[in-house]
Amino acid sequence: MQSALIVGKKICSSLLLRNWVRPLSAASDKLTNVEVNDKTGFAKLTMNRPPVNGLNLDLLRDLHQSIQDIEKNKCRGLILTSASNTIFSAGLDIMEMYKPDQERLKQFWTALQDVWLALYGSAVPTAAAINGHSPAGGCLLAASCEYRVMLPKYTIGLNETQLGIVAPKWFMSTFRNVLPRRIAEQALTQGKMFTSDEALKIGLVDELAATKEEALLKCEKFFASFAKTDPIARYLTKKQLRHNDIKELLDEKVQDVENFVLFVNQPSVQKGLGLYLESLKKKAK
Ligand SMILES: CCCCCCCCCCC/C=C/C(=O)SCCNC(=O)CCNC(=O)[C@H](O)C(C)(C)COP(=O)(O)OP(=O)(O)OC[C@H]1O[C@@H](n2cnc3c(N)ncnc32)[C@H](O)[C@@H]1OP(=O)(O)O
Repeated sequence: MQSALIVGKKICSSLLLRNWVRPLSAASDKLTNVEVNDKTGFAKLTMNRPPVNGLNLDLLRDLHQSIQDIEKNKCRGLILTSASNTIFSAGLDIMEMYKPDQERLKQFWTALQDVWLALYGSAVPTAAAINGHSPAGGCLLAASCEYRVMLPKYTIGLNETQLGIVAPKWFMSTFRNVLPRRIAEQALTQGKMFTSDEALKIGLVDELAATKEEALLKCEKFFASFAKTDPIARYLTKKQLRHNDIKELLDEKVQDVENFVLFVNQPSVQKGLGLYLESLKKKAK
């Protein structure tokens, strides 16, 4: 595992502290970083895979581990954000799907399912401080949280149809959990990317913030709104509301991996992914 965990002493007993500390790798290797505020108990989970936080197998596994750690240590809130100044996450790393190793491809999709199940179903209150562009898988992560604060002048959305890809059912359920059904249907079928202002207007994000610091504070304010609620009652309510979406994936988890593998291996999909990668690289030149 390549994540680093920094824990405030006041919240965690020495036993917990021992549980939390995982071997730290060299700073340049860290893919996620968790910092817990010792006064509030809020954890900041930062994705750190330059240049664009492309969700590859390693980052996904790291994210999963970090979410589980935050959960186990009974933090009072989880804020997902990015170390980049302009990108929250570019979504799935297309390199994982282009000319893939078949075994790794399965592991990759399973890892994405696991991150979604952990984040969408988290007992800990969750929020995303979206400090950059957030297409596709990036949007999925943000939308899986309970609250979103976004910085201005970026874009967010599930753009799969624009790439000739069909978003799986659980991507769509996540959107439907946040957006009115008709808006979700239009956005998903069009593969629309929304500007920050548009995202606020349709309710894809809850607030805008001028800076990352302000976004983090607004996420913390959201968590503070639960101060007078019972954490168990809060979680059971969330759990029931999200139960069907989660059950649907759990019931079809293996089949979903098979569908993904079949889909990605279609020659037409491989051709499309290759062309898309090329266009991204040309753009970078
Ligand atoms: C019947 C049902 C069956 C179901 C079967 C399942 C079907 C599969 C479902 C799959 C769902 C897919 C989800 C996804 O997340 S796909 C990924 C979608 N992401 C995107 O489209 C974003 C692409 N990137 C961008 O738009 C821009 O890069 C971005 C706005 C994020 C940043 O722009 P910026 O100008 O800052 O940076 P560059 O474009 O120059 O990029 C820098 C380098 O990063 C590379 N890059 C960018 N994005 C990706 C990516 N997603 N994967 C891999 N690599 C990426 C880019 O090429 C540059 O690389 P180089 O430096 O080498 O040139």
